[in-house]
Amino acid sequence: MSDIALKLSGLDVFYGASKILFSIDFEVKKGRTLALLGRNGAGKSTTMKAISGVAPPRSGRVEVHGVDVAGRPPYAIARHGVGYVPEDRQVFPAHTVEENLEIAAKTAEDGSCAWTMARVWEVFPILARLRTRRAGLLSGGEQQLLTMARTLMGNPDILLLDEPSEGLAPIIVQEIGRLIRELRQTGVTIVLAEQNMHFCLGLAEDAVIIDKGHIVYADTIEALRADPAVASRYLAI
Ligand SMILES: Nc1ncnc2c1ncn2[C@@H]1O[C@H](COP(=O)(O)OP(=O)(O)OP(=O)(O)O)[C@@H](O)[C@H]1O
Repeated sequence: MSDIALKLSGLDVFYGASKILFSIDFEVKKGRTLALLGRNGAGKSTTMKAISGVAPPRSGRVEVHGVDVAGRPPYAIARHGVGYVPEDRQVFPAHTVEENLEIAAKTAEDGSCAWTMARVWEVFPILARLRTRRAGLLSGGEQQLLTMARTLMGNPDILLLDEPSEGLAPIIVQEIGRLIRELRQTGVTIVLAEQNMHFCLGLAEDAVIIDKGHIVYADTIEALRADPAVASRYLAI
């Protein structure tokens, strides 16, 4: 069996008449973390939306464990094992933390259930303390943690994290870094969209850079770190 968890090929995405993504190609090996880097407006979120089905591509393939899911609705892609944590932190504000997690619980494709409520309380101690609080009353950082935990309750084997640290206090950014390191130990495959390459060092093994809707670089993140000319050309650092 192939060791590729996710493979995008020739992906074109439009919003109305505007072409946003141009023949996107990259792949992520099973159990690895890939940083999808690029400046503001480069197309990171659109790529994540195209994979998760929220912004269906006009053409191209999104292969999840060898099966092309391009154009399928988001719930079907989620059922295929893809967990998507959007940039805008979607929680059910009137429900408690605990209820938000209950609503999202689902066993994995293979019937296994690594993520249970008990596991979430263990791995997310901040949420454990807030379990009876309504989600709408949480801070932005706490909502981000809840959105991540809720997605994990679906037991995905590919996790898409769209700028999870954006706009958050340094202490929560640190906590998110710790969580991603912990998640990697579970063998989940991760795509981490980020503007900030430094946040991804020590978290991701591989890196691709998107610029104006085109993939302009693909290598290991260490190779990218060793090439400051590429980083300064395409990233805001
Ligand atoms: N719903 C939409 N309708 C039209 N254009 C859009 C829409 N959403 C995004 N765009 C445009 O698509 C391009 C890519 O946006 P995208 O959100 O994918 O970038 P990004 O790399 O995630 O940036 P950011 O870090 O700011 O979120 C931008 O030019 C943006 O203005």
